[in-house]
Amino acid sequence: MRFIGRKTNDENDDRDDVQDVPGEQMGEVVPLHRDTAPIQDTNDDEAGEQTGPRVQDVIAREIPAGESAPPADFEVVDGDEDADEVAPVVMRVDPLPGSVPGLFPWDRTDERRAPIPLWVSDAATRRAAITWAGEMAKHKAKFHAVRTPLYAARVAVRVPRGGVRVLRDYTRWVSDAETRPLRNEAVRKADAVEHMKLAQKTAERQKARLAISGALSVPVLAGLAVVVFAAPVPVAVLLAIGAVSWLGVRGGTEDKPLIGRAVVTGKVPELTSDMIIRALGSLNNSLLNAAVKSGRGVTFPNPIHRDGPGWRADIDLPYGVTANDIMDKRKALASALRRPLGCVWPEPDADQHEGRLILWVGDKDMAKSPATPWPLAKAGKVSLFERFAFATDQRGRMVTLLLMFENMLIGAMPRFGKTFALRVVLLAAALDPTVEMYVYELKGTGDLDSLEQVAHRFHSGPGDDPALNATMAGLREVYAELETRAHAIKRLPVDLRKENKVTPEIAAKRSLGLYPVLVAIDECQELFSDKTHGAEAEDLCLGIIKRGPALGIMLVLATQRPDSDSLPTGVSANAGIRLCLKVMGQTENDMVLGTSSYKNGLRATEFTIKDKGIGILKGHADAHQTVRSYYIDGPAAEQIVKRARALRETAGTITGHAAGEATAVNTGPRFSLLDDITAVMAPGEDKVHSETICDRLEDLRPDFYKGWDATGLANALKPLGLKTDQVWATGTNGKPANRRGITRTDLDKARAANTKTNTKRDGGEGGEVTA
Ligand SMILES: Nc1ncnc2c1ncn2[C@@H]1O[C@H](COP(=O)(O)OP(=O)(O)OP(=O)(O)O)[C@@H](O)[C@H]1O
Repeated sequence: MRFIGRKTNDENDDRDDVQDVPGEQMGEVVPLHRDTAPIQDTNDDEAGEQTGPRVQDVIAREIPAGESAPPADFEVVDGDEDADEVAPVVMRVDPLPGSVPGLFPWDRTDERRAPIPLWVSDAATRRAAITWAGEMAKHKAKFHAVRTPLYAARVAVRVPRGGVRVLRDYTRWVSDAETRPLRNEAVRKADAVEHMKLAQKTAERQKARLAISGALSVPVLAGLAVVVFAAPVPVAVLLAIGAVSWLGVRGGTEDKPLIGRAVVTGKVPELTSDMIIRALGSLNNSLLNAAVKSGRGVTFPNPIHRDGPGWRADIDLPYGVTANDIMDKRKALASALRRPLGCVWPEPDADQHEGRLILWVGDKDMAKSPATPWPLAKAGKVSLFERFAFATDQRGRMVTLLLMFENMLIGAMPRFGKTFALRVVLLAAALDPTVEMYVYELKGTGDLDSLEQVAHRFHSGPGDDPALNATMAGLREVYAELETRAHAIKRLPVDLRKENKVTPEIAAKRSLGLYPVLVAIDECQELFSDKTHGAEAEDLCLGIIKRGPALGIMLVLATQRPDSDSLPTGVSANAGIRLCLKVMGQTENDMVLGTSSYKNGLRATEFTIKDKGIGILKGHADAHQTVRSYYIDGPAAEQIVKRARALRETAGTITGHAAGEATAVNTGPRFSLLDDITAVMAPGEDKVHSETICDRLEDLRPDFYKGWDATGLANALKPLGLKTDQVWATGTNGKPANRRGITRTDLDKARAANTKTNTKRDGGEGGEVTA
């Protein structure tokens, strides 16, 4: 029996050739493993890096009866008559060394290197360069200015010496002193002829040089006379300073320069491939060890280069070793590189394979690098529908957050920067005048007090009853808003609710009441661990965190006790964006960053005591990042809030606490707005204008309702599910008119709904407020 298969020479050795075989000639393609057809690839040695065993495929077919010869590039082999059907003829199907079969250049994932260096193209790096140049110039100017008296004293000492040296050099030149050694040599050798020749030459030179001196002395002396007697004083002074300085320099010594060095150049510690390979080899990973020992397996796809204030190395790890394996051993790696832990940042490359490691080694510990100012600190506005600057990464690059349609959880041990991080988020929200803000700070230290000026609801208190009550009231209000908003979206015309969620277009139409709402609770553990409110707070937050995002409501929680008692797992599990600053243990780490984060190398436990404001940020982009939140202290926050308030005043969005309702909400006995309205409506009165209600409410509780108008009333009633509408009723002037107001039917419905909701929670009453 005869079989045909491709010849195994190199020219016919790639897949394209296989496909050239006409269909009707192709028989069965039989992939055989090496143990079936142990053919050695003779080109293995030439294959460069590919030296390991290869799986060989085989193509073979029986020549059908009646078919004459096989194609020219097929080899005819004699099969074993006893063999089953096919005697395999082996051909190599591995790619030729250096070729990438089936991949056109445009299919490949080649990385294109930026033609313009980072310090030119990247604004942050450019700014850093400009700042550096400016500061360096300032330092040098100051350094030399302060030392001017010292330089003057040195000059005073050196000028006479300089004068003597100039005179000496001139005399040596005129007297042709440089040929004196030759003349002396001629004398020593008693070579009269040579001596005579040299002496004659010297005499000629001396004569010529004296003549030149005489000729030059006239313009020099004339110039001097002009400078002394006729030149403007500044010119004369400048020339004198120049001449004196020159003499001072001439009078100096080489080891003691006149002007000292303002900067002693610091050497940037280098990062080389040898250092990296040696460090990787010390991580106690058997695959790495074998690769390092054999000198193969760790490769660098790009040159190690400067990236921001540090070095970046892209590393292909040996087969089977992942970037996470290295991240797990960050401390050991830092030790092996002989760098502080805060300088060594290994991370995976999200665009590449699991074995690609990006190792960034900073010149300075991240905690010691100067804080970058928040780009929005001095100017600018925010739209929460777009990303805003939240932090910087190890390389000083800006890290942004898109908070809309998300919730955020911030967790850390006390004093590691939770509130500072939360403050950045809140200030950004404040700079979006459309956002209605509910801010609760349950530590009571006033860290977020600046936000009072813009917050619709605000309370700062040490986790006591008033603080918790205020927070619960806010949460209930926002929770009720979920229902209102869901209906509002449902009622929107089809063209406006294409995605059935709040869009920038919908949010901009304030009358729809679907503007963004942000609820922030700092030290939320106080609320969740409270016996009275904990369970309800969990229910409310769960509802808000799950249903809020699509409805334009965002919840941001910060806690210093991220454990299951103080942070319900349902709540933590549903937070999209997570920031974990330093925590003590794996449990807290995973509670903030998500299950198995610690196991996967995301370890906020490894931050040191210095790492204030530094944390692992997750959920804001494809890959997690180590970031430092922008540092905005109290006074800076005040300034930003002033700007935010001005923006809100222009937009007409100063409401609630910021509009002066604050004290009313926080203290005093409780009462209900809906009950008060019921009380001021006369028996049998079915419809009342808003102005009439406001007048009557003012009579009822002047301290609280004084100054309320129809718009304020509408805003206060909206969260309670009661909307004011056009009603035909008798006005304050006693004449019937069609104006904005409410009907008794709507009022009763709202009361019933609120009583039901609140009774279910804690027996509170509908529309409860405090005065
Ligand atoms: N981004 C930052 N850069 C530099 N230092 C920071 C940063 N964030 C916070 N810090 C420092 O950390 C200190 C503590 O910050 P912060 O008050 O936010 O901590 P906290 O975690 O909220 O503390 P607590 O749990 O007591 O409320 C601040 O006083 C500040 O000096």
